[in-house]
Amino acid sequence: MAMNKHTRMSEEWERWLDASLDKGCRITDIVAAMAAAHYDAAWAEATVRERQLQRSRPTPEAAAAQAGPYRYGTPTIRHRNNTIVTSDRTVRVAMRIEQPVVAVLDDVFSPEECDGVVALARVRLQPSATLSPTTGENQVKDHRTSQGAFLDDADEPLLQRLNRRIAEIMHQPVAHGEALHVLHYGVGAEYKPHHDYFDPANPGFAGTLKRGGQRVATLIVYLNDVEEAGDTVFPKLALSIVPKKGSAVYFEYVNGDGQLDEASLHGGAPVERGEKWVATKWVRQGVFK
Ligand SMILES: O=C(O)CCC(=O)C(=O)O
Ligand SMILES: [Fe+2]
Repeated sequence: MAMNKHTRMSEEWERWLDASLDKGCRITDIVAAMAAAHYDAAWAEATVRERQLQRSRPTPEAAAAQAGPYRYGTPTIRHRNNTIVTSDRTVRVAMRIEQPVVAVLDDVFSPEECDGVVALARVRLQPSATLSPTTGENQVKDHRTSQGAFLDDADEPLLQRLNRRIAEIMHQPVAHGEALHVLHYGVGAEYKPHHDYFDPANPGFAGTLKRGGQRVATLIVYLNDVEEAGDTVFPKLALSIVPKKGSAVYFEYVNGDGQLDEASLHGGAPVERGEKWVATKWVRQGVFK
């Protein structure tokens, strides 16, 4: 005889659900655990998704602060000077925009440091995945036809040195940064225009937003000279940055009210000749866990 399936949740289960979502558990795993406890699977999935959506909605006060066009304040980066001095290297500002905040920086990594990062990444490359906005799962999609690797070895001296320098350039604590992420593009590979922040309207991002909050700024360091094309493009600014070994592009896109700057839309244009290597640092509002 078929057992009746539960379609109502006890307070205890509600607390368990919130704790699971806090931990960033995948919806499929949560639903599987509920089904094993005799919840109706379809009902469980709808309930979990609704709860996730509810939790991601801003409070009325936050929603009011976030309304309206993006309000530009003082940039986090000190890019109004010609140089940014760090503890081990002086970086030159080659170009700056105020709205949105974008800066092109020279001499961020030495040529040897670029080669060292490529060597660390080469053995770990995987086809690039992106987070699904709906389910929060990692997925490989054709809008990102590159290969990537997170360099998360905390004991590697080169990474320690570069992570500290990057934090000083970005004027952010080291602990707010995700691990350095390296991308490799062959001929024809590209990364279609996107925002680096997570759109809070997408329930699939709730899990990653728990890990230090929203992304607020990005530094993309070019690890080689690309023979032809492969620019970093900002379609809303009609701006295109040609990769140059050791140089970087910086941009920021979240202000103190939590507004998100849509003008930060950017992508990696297809490489036409040669190959392209970049190292990206994404920085969060809080400590990245
Ligand atoms: O390769 C590029 O120029 C863009 C990379 C990028 O958008 C990213 O790493 O977030
Ligand atoms: Fe990006």
